[in-house]
Amino acid sequence: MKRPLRIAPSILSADFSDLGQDVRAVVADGADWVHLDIMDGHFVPNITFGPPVVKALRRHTDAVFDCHLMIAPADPYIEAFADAGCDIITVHQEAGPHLHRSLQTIRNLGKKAGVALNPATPVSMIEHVIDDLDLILIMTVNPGFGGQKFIPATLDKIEQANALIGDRPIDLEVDGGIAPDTVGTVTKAGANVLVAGSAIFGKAVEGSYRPPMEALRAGEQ
Ligand SMILES: O=C(CO)[C@H](O)[C@H](O)COP(=O)(O)O
Repeated sequence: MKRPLRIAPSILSADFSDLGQDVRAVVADGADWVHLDIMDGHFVPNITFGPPVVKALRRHTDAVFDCHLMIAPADPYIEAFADAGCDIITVHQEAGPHLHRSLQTIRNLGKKAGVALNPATPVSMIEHVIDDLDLILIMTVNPGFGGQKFIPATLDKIEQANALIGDRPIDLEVDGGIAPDTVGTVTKAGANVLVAGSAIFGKAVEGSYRPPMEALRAGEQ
């Protein structure tokens, strides 16, 4: 079963002084989801924003908010992010000892549950929670910053995650260094949700994000 291709602009590369405007613009220009990067300066070496900003952005669009929690611990904050308006909540496998509990917490709040794997973490770590997942996020760079180079060794992991998913209704997302020149290999390996920051927000054409998003879609294999 082929999963639909989705473009999820990462607002890490948006204009932080006017995030509402940038979120409205990418959605108007054809984004499928909006990817929100939540960083705590502890799990990753960068700090972004928390539930109040998610709640403020929620007023700007009904688009799916795909919330990537790069925080540890994550469990104490899951409910706050759910209340703020996240639709998909993704926690890192590496962020805590009780992944199954975290995923159950997310689903019990009526949200879709995702798990993210850092480049060094094997796909086998999530075999036993596969039926508790709505999304797998394979990090294709080390999390923390936009504009990094895609790590080719992650391609094997995308293929492994795709095989693990099989016919289950689970989205397979990739994040980091996703651009027209890397879309072909990641989609061929099975990815269907493309998170991109610099390849969208850094590539507007006359103020429109439509051309860079179309360039990503055109690279699908
Ligand atoms: O999660 C992230 C970093 O941790 C970002 O979503 C990701 O790096 C996107 O940036 P770019 O497309 O510029 O690589």
